[in-house]
Amino acid sequence: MSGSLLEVRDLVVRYGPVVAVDHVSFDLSAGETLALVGPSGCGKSSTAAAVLRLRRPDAGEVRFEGRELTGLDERALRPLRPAMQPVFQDPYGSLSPRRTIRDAVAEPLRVQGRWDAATGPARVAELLALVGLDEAAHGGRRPHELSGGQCQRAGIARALACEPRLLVLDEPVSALDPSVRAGILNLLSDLQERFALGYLFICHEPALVRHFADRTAEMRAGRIERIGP
Ligand SMILES: Nc1ncnc2c1ncn2[C@@H]1O[C@H](COP(=O)(O)OP(=O)(O)OP(=O)(O)O)[C@@H](O)[C@H]1O
Repeated sequence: MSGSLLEVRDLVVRYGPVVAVDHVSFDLSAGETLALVGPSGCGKSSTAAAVLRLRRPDAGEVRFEGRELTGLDERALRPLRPAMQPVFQDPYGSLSPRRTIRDAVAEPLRVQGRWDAATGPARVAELLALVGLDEAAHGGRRPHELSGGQCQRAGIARALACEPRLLVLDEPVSALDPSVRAGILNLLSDLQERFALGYLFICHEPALVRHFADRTAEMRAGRIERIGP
């Protein structure tokens, strides 16, 4: 077995006649950030969706911790899903508007049967603290009662509740005010170091990821043209 967290080989995603992802291959190690950069429509989000199996690829392989995912059905995928978590661009869109932040962070624990009435609330407070939110001040708020940056932090806390090994970050700071972007990127760096998380970081602005990524894959018209530091 190889030491890679994620191995993607010859991935193809088609929408009818449109080939959105055209034989894309890359590896990602634990604790590493690979940025996937390229212009709008080049196939970044389709690659992310196929890696997370939100969409079944038309061809190719996705191997996560040595296990081939593309052949698995939904039932076989279910126990593996918590380990691969998405973080999306729109922080408000990824959390239920009616649910408090503490409920949003508790939900994955409940769904995975890891909720314990005695220790659950303290675990939620710990997860919120990990992303710089205070349970007493923020836990009872709903997403619209938080700033964009705070809301993105809450979304990251919810992802961490799943104890992931891979985060697929699809433009995670692009919707945020430039003044709060650095804070989120610093948070992501700290969390990566602490938990050895692998990051597939999708971004259309190469300048944004230059200092953040270990390696960058440049994508154009469905293909990776260059991959390197
Ligand atoms: N559901 C869909 N049906 C048909 N075509 C689609 C669909 N989703 C994406 N496409 C097409 O696939 C190609 C790749 O789109 P994708 O969203 O993966 O690119 P992207 O690089 O993530 O773009 P952006 O940065 O704008 O999100 C584009 O030509 C797009 O129009």
